[in-house]
Amino acid sequence: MVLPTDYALAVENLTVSFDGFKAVDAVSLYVDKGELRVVIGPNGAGKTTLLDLICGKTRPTSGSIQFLNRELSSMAEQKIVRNGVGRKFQTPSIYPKLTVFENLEVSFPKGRGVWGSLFFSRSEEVKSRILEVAKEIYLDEDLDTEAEILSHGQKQWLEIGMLLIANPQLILLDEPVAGMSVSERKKTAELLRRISQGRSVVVIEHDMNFVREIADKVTVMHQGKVLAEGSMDKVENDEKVIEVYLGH
Ligand SMILES: Nc1ncnc2c1ncn2[C@@H]1O[C@H](COP(=O)(O)OP(=O)(O)OP(=O)(O)O)[C@@H](O)[C@H]1O
Repeated sequence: MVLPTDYALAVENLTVSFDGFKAVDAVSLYVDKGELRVVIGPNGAGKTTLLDLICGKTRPTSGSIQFLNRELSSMAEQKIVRNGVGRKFQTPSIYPKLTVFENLEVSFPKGRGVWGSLFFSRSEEVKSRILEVAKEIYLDEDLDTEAEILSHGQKQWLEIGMLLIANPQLILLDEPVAGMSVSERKKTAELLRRISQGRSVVVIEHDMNFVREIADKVTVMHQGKVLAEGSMDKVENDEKVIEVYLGH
């Protein structure tokens, strides 16, 4: 039996095996509300697969994933989204021909308003949420811009905004600053620090300077397992971590 936990996210003994190969192998991981956790590790360590398991894209072979004390491991992917988990993949999935406003609008969760509420107040609610999110992601002056002409970094922010619009309590991000300029990275660090307040954020990242800037705690994965965990200072001085990852 899985016991209730005080952690927002409690992953326990999680394993997925693909034709006998354990891409994630007995991983346990606990993330607090308000925490920004970064997962690092060499290629093929199982980082992306771990996020796929949490968001329901891949089903575990065994183990448990509790989020706010609800078991996610057997929940349908859409239901996991409705339970407050937002995932951003490496490649942006914005609608290029729609404007920034429209991209945020189509991401607003449907059917959340109370039945019988006036259509007017519903659309005002949507609009004010869009403006709030656009400001958070530095795109409030680009609301009428077609998404395809945004810079690479702005597209990544828009996609984060498309998650934020539903106010998820857990956000999963796969390499959010890949390909970004130095100034975009800095603004993304600020954005991620800000959005982790009051919710939980798990980020996969390779850029160690960026990890140092954003992480509350770092989990190092290697060959499907957790190799080390703790503050950035602790993991970067860990001999095992230096040997398999940082020393390369
Ligand atoms: N659906 C699948 N079927 C078979 N093998 C898979 C599947 N998904 C992932 N793998 C394997 O699992 C291992 C872990 O992959 P994963 O993408 O999770 O690593 P990663 O740590 O995210 O690496 P990277 O930093 O390169 O993105 C790899 O060896 C990969 O080939």
